Amino acid sequence: MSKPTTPVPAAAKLRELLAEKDKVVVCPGVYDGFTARIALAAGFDALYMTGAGTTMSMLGQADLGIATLNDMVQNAGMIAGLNRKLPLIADADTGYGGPLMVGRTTAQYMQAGVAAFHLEDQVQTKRCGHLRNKELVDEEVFLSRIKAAVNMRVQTPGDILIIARTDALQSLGFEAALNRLKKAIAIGADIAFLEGIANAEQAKQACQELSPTPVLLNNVAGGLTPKWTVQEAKDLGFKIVIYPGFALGPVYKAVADAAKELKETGDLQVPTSAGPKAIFEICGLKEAIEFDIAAGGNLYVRGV
Ligand SMILES: C[C@](O)(C(=O)O)[C@H](CC(=O)O)C(=O)O
Repeated sequence: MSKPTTPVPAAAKLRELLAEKDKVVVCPGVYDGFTARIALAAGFDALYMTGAGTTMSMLGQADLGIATLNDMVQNAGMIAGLNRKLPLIADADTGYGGPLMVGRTTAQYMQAGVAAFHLEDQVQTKRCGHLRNKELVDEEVFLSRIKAAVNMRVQTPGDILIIARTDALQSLGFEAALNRLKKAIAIGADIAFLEGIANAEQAKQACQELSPTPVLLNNVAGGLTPKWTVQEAKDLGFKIVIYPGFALGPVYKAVADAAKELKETGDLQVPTSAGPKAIFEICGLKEAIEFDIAAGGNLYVRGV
């Protein structure tokens, strides 16, 4: 029997990418197997699992702290499993409880093969970071979330990068928000995420003051942060850019247009590129057939 190859763990790959000088890790936001497969086929270096997208696609609910650890880790594990070599950065909201729950979240995300996850300082009844009137937990509570993640990482086989996210900019101001991130880094967070950055000055200053810790930019279309290209984000000093709305916006428009067309005309123009076989191919049809045949199966030898 030939020796099985050991897959490069996704967290190690992410550490490598972050160590590359001049590299910006661009992460399209995906929320289910199909959007993940589409992004994977395009050849990105990493993916981002959006909590907003997960809450909407799995539960049909808005991003208001409704998804639980079980929902999130189930989705993250499925997406991470589509390509174990490619880093998945996943939203973990508030960590879903006190230190014990944050520890469980950390261990479960690690076991699911997630490369990095973010923990924030909103109250558990949180909301999307680009909505108004967010409530925060005290700094000690935030830091205990980060510390719980750091401690659990030490106890658990494998690796994961810990992203400290603060939502304090809106209510406490720039200095206080940055201080929260600095303290989180001092106790072991690997990456900083300042939510809702309002302008280029804040972006530059945050990246400079937090350096050498990599800073993540949350590029939410129509959100509180100006829209910057990847090159602009790089010039400002960011190392990672996530696009939570990468699939949500286009899917919303395309499906709403199709719904309108079918309802109003009683017909639907389906492009041939979107027939069943073409769509299944995005989701591994050829590889599945090859796998079946290699194992001696005869279901697909005459084609599909
Ligand atoms: C990054 C984020 O946590 C997400 O769930 O993707 C959201 C994005 C959004 O709601 O559009 C956020 O709070 O910024």
